[in-house]
Amino acid sequence: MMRNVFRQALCSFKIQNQLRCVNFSRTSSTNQERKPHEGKVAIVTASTDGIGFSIARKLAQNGAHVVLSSRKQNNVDKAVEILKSENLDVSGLVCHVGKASDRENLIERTVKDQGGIDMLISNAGMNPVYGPILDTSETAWDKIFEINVKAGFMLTKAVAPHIEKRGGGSIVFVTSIAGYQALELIAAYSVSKTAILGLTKALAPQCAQMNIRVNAIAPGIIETKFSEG
Ligand SMILES: NC(=O)c1ccc[n+]([C@@H]2O[C@H](COP(=O)([O-])OP(=O)(O)OC[C@H]3O[C@@H](n4cnc5c(N)ncnc54)[C@H](O)[C@@H]3O)[C@@H](O)[C@H]2O)c1
Repeated sequence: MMRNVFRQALCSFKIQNQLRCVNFSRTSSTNQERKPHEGKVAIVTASTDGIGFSIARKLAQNGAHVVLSSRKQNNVDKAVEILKSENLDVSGLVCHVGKASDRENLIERTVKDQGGIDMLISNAGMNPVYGPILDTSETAWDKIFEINVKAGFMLTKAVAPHIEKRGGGSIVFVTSIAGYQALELIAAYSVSKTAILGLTKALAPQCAQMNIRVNAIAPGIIETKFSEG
């Protein structure tokens, strides 16, 4: 369903991605060369599957220690096992981004176990409803904004002082093409993704003073469980 919604939208609109994308794909030309993220610690939320898992893998291939996380321990364990079998330096923690205690644990445990944090990739996002925007219930609206917008902000608030302590780093939000052009049947989700664009711009000046870059990436349709809906 979700994938059809995206596909229809892609056919109908030519959307220009106005935000700069972070390039995770630099690779070393020799084994001796230092990898771009060597010595760095990255947290990626919702990273046991889909886009988050791919981002986690690429950051680890580029030399970072990556802390994988999502809601269920067995998913975290499986994802960590896969990336460890590729000789990548990863660990995992359960974190439902909507739970304050899980967010706090993710950050505090990472600082304790890995010595600090250099990067946050705020990837968790959800959409519980399909249909005309005026049919969206208050419960669904609150849930969408709690997970897609508020959780990313709360994680940023908690993680920024730790990144600053390391001399600076990077925060990346995962928004969507739907953030630029609301998709009719997933309009509340689309508005939450537009809010992330605003959040990225609002955070950037203050975080710049802490030597922290704040960017967002806006994927088009990517074949994942989420886009199958
Ligand atoms: N797939 C697409 O076409 C597409 C397009 C644009 C944007 N996005 C965005 O990309 C991000 C990732 O989507 P995906 O397609 O990779 O999804 P996915 O369903 O493949 O993976 C989502 C991951 O999020 C985890 N997750 C879900 N809710 C969570 C929560 N509350 N706390 C922690 N983890 C949670 C799941 O366990 C899973 O590991 C989302 O923010 C989504 O809005 C996806």
